[in-house]
Amino acid sequence: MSELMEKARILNQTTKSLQKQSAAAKNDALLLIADELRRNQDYILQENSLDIEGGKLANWSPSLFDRLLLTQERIQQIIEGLIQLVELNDPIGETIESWNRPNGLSIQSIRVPLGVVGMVYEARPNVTVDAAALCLKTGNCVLLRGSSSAIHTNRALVHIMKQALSKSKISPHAIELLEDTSHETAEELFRLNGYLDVLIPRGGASLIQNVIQKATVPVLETGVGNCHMFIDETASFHMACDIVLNAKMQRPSVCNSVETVLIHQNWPHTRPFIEFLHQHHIEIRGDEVLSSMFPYVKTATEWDWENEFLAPILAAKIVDDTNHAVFHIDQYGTMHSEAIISETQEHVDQFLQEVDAAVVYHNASTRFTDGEQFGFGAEIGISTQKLHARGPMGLKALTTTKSIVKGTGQIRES
Ligand SMILES: NC(=O)C1=CN([C@@H]2O[C@H](COP(=O)(O)OP(=O)(O)OC[C@H]3O[C@@H](n4cnc5c(N)ncnc54)[C@H](OP(=O)(O)O)[C@@H]3O)[C@@H](O)[C@H]2O)C=CC1
Ligand SMILES: N[C@@H](CCC(=O)OP(=O)(O)O)C(=O)O
Repeated sequence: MSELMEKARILNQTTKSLQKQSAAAKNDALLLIADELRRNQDYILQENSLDIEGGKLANWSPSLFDRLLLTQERIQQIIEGLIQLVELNDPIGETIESWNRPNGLSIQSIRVPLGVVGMVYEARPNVTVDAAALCLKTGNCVLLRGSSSAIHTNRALVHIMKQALSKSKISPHAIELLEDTSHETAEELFRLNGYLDVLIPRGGASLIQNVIQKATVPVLETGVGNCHMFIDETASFHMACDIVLNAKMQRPSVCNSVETVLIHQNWPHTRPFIEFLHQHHIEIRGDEVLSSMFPYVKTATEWDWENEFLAPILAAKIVDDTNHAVFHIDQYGTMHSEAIISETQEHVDQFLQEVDAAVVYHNASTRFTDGEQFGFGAEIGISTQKLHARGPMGLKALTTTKSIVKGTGQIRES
């Protein structure tokens, strides 16, 4: 039997026992994982350096290195995410609503686990732990299929998490890592109906397109983040500088960083703003107005409006008004995170209402589109689709509902 089938079968056999665990037992397991990660930091960093060395030989992009690299600080953040998850309420068993019918039936809708989650994800090792922890807390078993570029790190992390689980009431088989990282095997996973209840692809456009075309398992889709920031005519100069710098430079490689600024034609601070970005080593690719104003602003191509740079590069365009900004976002946005900086309430209301995205912001950085920042402890991905869940997906997105109907012998007559 292939590794994939064997692990899928084991996960399936583990779901029932996991679903019976109490909130306390699941929280204890998460705390044991946090402890074990803390004690094994050197081992994790050593395995991570093997992946990083492999990347140097393969000439990876800076954004891939940034995703993959672990440091003591990043391991600490992973551990803190686990502690936050422990502190959150267990959604399983929660009553969402209940009502009575005229015939005396009582109906109660409660949250239940999805079952077995299949996760195909990018080379960010924190996702290995975040996904496993979110799934455990919601009573879901998880099949982790991380990037081949992160295989040493992922093996170490899953080994450590299984060791922790072996000291808990939860079976170590609630988490399995698929070590065969070929794309062909990933595609088999997309079609594991009967073994997987949901598939969550987390990554770039090529992964998502492949999943949409080939998956037969229900998919909770994430998506790329071609995020925009509209600087309205009344925007504060200092606020615009602070927010755009943060949204572009705090972590340029991630999906919630900003890729294009749209500047209102009457904003009085365009010149010092562009100079500010240049001083902060941001490469600017502008429309014809901006590229003729500044020698260092390159002319943007169609590609620049359409794609994520995932690097210290920003596209910039002068727009007529809010309508024009919304029109540009409709054309090029990926329905991830979109922001307006403005002091004009009418424009703010129009932008927040008309822009169709998972998260829309007023006077804040798009970098907040993140499970931990939303108060969810972590996220399993950021959904840019509309069904089941949208935006950062935390514990509740990993549940479904069950209706419990209680009667006293009622039968249906019509
Ligand atoms: N909305 C969200 O939640 C998120 C969005 N993103 C977006 O993801 C992108 C970054 O991810 P990136 O580094 O490009 O990761 P990729 O999309 O290249 O890879 C993600 C995972 O999918 C696998 N994979 C890639 N292509 C295929 C395929 N055709 N068939 C089967 N498996 C495949 C990869 O395996 P292998 O590496 O082994 O080839 C990896 O495990 C950015 O665009 C970012 O915005 C990222 C994370 C979250
Ligand atoms: N959670 C992230 C954002 C979502 C994410 O995973 O993005 P990406 O780095 O593109 O995989 C963060 O802001 O830290």
